[in-house]
Amino acid sequence: MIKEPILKVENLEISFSQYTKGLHRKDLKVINNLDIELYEGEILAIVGSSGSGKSLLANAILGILPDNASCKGNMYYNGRNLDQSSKVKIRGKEIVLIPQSVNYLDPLQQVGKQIGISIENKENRKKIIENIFQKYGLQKEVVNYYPYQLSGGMARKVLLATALVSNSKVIIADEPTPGLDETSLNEVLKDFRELADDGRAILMITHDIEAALKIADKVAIFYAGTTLEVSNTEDFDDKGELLRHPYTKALNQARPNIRFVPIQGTQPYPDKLPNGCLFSDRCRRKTDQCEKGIPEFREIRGGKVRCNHAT
Ligand SMILES: Nc1ncnc2c1ncn2[C@@H]1O[C@H](COP(=O)(O)OP(=O)(O)OP(=O)(O)O)[C@@H](O)[C@H]1O
Ligand code: NI
Repeated sequence: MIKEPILKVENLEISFSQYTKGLHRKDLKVINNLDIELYEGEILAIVGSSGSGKSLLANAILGILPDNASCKGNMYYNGRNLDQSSKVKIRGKEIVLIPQSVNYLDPLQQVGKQIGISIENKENRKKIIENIFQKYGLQKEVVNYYPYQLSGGMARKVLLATALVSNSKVIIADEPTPGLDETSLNEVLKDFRELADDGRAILMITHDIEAALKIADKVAIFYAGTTLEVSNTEDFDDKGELLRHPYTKALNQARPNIRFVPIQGTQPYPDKLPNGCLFSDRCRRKTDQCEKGIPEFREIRGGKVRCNHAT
């Protein structure tokens, strides 16, 4: 039997309509040709520099994009089409978000109440909150705090706790670890792995490739609003020879404990994308063919890549 993904995003496209001088409307396309597949029991890390489209993907899945955004492409949850009304129905229940910004906490509600909402088992609510507080080193009285009374690290832990106490099948964690001390960071990574081993599916968005490699099964590399590669975590070894895309290979070489060779150039802005392959203006392997259209997403060695030259 072929395993079906619990969550699948196909050919996602997101544009923002913006008003320019003289009230002309212009559409700025920020996400194009973006695909991911997430399976039960699996952690898929999404790695990419700032502005590559990681949070927009998370927000698109939950159906919480801003009003001036338009979204095309296909999304499936458990094989069924995920339209806006089903997103509203299942978010916070079957799919939960650990948001990137701590501003997502309700400023007018005590944190214990906010966490309690995600707990289905009402009788054990208090005990479940006590346990998770103990795990992350939060004092008992913090349940009565309002968000303004929390430090950055505490607020991060509260956001994590809210998602971890839920019974959701999919957890989307958008940069869940900044501001955490080393012990809590390791605790969170361990919890994510345990939840996945229990059958949940986790999309872990992060800048921290080392943290991702510790626990993820697969890594999706985002660049200028597209997916350049999906690789297996083991492919990120010292040599990186199993990696498929020139950008992923360069990212691997830039890791401090490999060689720390930085990558030349910068990711292009959405309004100044190169023709064809979005990495072509920085790629040493570029040929004329690379300027003729975005390369197809091909399967190689159990992973996927969007590059004409990858073998
Ligand atoms: N409301 C908006 N209006 C116009 N452009 C937007 C809007 N929100 C995001 N963008 C653009 O979309 C692109 C992707 O943004 P996104 O927030 O998904 O990046 P990210 O990968 O999550 O970055 P970071 O690592 O900094 O969180 C960026 O170029 C960003 O400027
Ligand atoms: Ni983001």
